[in-house]
Amino acid sequence: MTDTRVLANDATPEDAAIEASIRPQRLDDYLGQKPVREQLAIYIEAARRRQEALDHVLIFGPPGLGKTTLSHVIANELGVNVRSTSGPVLERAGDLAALLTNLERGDVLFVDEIHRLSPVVEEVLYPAMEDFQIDIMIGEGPAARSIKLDLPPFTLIGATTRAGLLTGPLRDRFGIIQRLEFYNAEELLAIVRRSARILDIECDVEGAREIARRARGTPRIANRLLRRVRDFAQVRSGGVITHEAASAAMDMLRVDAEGFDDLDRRLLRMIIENFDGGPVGVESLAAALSEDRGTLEDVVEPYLIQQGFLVRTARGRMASARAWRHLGLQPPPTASHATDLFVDGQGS
Ligand SMILES: Nc1ncnc2c1ncn2[C@@H]1O[C@H](COP(=O)(O)OP(=O)(O)OP(=O)(O)O)[C@@H](O)[C@H]1O
Ligand SMILES: [Mg+2]
Repeated sequence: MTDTRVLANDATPEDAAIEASIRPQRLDDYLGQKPVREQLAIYIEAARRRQEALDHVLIFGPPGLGKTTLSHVIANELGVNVRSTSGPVLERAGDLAALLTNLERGDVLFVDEIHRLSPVVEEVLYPAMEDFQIDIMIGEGPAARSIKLDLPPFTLIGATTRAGLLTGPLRDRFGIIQRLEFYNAEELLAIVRRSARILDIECDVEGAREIARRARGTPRIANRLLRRVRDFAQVRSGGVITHEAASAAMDMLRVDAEGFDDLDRRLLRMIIENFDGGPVGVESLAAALSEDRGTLEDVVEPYLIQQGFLVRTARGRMASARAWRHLGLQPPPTASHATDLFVDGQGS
């Protein structure tokens, strides 16, 4: 089960409660993601000056990087209401129509997990996004007729961890497409310090830095580690999160110096020990680990790939030389070679 992992990317109920209090509200508090912030600041300002609805925005990236947060920040900066829903919740065309017809001019409609919209709902969305119109069916049988309804101009913000699963026509209707990247250590440090301040947690810079370093590039994980480390510091080191307290706490949580947990290490070890370092297909890997393929692809692999420990090739996954060394093993000559040839960021 991945949801018991301290490094699980998805939100636990505890996260959700805490996140509400520390979630940034304005662009200035939204740390990191500089290119995204800079571009959006301009688009938002332009839309405000023209008194128009902002173009539709698609935000994608791994869980916990700030998609939901950013959507609300955009609405706040525009000074409009935001209505939230998600792909799997919108079952029937009427569900979406009801939401759309209740929007006010310039409002944001936030659709989380937009890759999971059903085809019938998606059909309603096309004319709504393009022409601010929907077709509604009135009546049934031979007497049924469709009427066109005008909508106020609005902004659809879609969020997804799987941009690849969006249909072409839907994707094409977004004027602004932003990809969130993993945060670097400095950005996460700023996030940890901000959260510590808000939650009134005593944390020195080196303690915060250590948490940031092991947070898998993910604000949600940084915030969760901060709370777990605080518990530890309270019991073991007089309540202050120092470097030693943070290191000891995260060692105890089995989050290693690279920020990897058991599942990460199991995955790398599996490729190396059972598949000679790869390449191995993701299905075989998932089966061997008794993990869900989607979890591996969405949650586990992206960070390992970004950090250069895992390589995605046309023939499957390979452990890089770094992965061998991280596990205390001597890499074969081919492993480093593969890294040079195939490292391609997140891959496809
Ligand atoms: N840029 C940021 N600056 C500061 N804190 C952030 C930032 N992005 C995210 N966070 C923190 O991380 C938490 C998780 O972010 P959020 O819920 O927006 O992620 P998400 O991408 O929507 O995740 P999911 O894919 O699971 O829906 C937020 O509550 C917020 O506290
Ligand atoms: Mg979200």
